[in-house]
Amino acid sequence: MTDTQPLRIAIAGLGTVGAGVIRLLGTNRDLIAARAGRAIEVVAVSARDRSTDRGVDLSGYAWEDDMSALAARDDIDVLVELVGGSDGPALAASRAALSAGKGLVTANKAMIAHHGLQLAELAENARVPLKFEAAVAGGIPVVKGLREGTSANALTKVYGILNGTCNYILSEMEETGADFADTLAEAQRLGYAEADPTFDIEGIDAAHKLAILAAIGFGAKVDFDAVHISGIVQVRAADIAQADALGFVIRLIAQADVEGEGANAKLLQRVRPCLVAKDHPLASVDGPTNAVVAEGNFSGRLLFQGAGAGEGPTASAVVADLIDIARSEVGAPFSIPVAQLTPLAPAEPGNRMERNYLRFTVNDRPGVLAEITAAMRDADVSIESLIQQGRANQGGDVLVAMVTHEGPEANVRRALDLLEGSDSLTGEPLVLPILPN
Ligand SMILES: NC(=O)c1ccc[n+]([C@@H]2O[C@H](COP(=O)([O-])OP(=O)(O)OC[C@H]3O[C@@H](n4cnc5c(N)ncnc54)[C@H](O)[C@@H]3O)[C@@H](O)[C@H]2O)c1
Ligand SMILES: N[C@@H](CCO)C(=O)O
Ligand code: NA
Repeated sequence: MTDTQPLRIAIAGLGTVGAGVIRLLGTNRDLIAARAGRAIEVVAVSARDRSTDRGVDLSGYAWEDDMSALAARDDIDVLVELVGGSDGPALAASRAALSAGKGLVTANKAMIAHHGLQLAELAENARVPLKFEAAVAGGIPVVKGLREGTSANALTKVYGILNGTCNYILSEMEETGADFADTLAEAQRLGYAEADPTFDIEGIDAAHKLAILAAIGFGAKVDFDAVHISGIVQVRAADIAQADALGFVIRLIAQADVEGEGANAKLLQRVRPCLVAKDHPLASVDGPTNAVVAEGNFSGRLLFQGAGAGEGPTASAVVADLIDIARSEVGAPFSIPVAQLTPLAPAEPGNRMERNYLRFTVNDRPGVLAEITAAMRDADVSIESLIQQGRANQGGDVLVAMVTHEGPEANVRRALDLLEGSDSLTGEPLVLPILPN
């Protein structure tokens, strides 16, 4: 293959992203060919149902029912996998492509988080490209940013907003006061949510992306199982209102950093809703927007921000990967060859110092507040401020919210353990850390 021949691709999966890639390749055909140094041509496609109207003309492409057969076709150079799912046909087709000496471009963070190291090894051994820019923060070039832009730095931390659906839900609830279920349905209608939206709202999708970013940022082996995950399902409109009164917004934050050095270095990866001060750069990230903060020892703090989901932005990232391949600009998928990535042990979160927001729903009767504050005292948790929401009805539930001074995370857990089973509490307490500025 010389560089004047087109880069021939096959697309598996013709949903939001797959159809978007076909539309983008058509609309920007000439500028893509100029930048890639050659044309990028779709040769063949595959999806579940051939007859679905996707608003794009497929008549010029061969159709394959079997995605693995598509992946191994003699007349393609690269498989573009846009099906989704960590295992199943997406993984089989991806392995088939790499084993047949084809490049692979994918938007599938679940697959890369679980099987990325194995796929990268296959790609490295076959000396073919494997690229996944669209898998992390959709259209934002953050994989490229960390692989190439900050490659001269030792990173100290990477954190940000990595799930558009959760960010849309939280900022929309903040804006409109609408309830969770209606807002989730709208996110699904707009094409932001995963096929199974529990992956979004339970923080799993953000954890997939964080595990990939942490591997690239810290030269570590991808370790999805070590991510501590909590989602946004327990966040109520009342928490958003309390946070607002205290000067914060609530965002689902994914964070990774390394503690210790050399052989003692450990990686802490967490996804959880946090209170973010209104003057923090992440507080103004609304709707399906994603943002990633990376701190390098020479670059200082960098902020990457943009659309993390949706047809156009995600297709933009997929095609940028294809342009890199057409230009022969490839390297190790995780920046460092798999054999040289460090297997960093997971760090325990308990010793970290944090300020926290705590919310309790309690019976409205004498002594309840004293019981809660006694548990705080006994666990050595210092309270900075406390709000009790006015009683709506005599004898009903009331909401008690407080913000703690900075202290060990484990102490807050201990306070909650002391309150476990108390008949003063009418629901599970919620603990949300406050993101440092
Ligand atoms: N939608 C987004 O905003 C977005 C953003 C970033 C990454 N992604 C990722 O991109 C990938 C595709 O997402 P999408 O939103 O386009 O999904 P989608 O559900 O809209 O499309 C999936 C496509 O795969 C096909 N497919 C699914 N299962 C199949 C099977 N068993 N056999 C054959 N075909 C099958 C479907 O027919 C459909 O054409 C996923 O990995 C997703 O996580 C999506
Ligand atoms: N479901 C994902 C799509 C982009 O990966 C999100 O909401 O961010
Ligand atoms: Na990206």
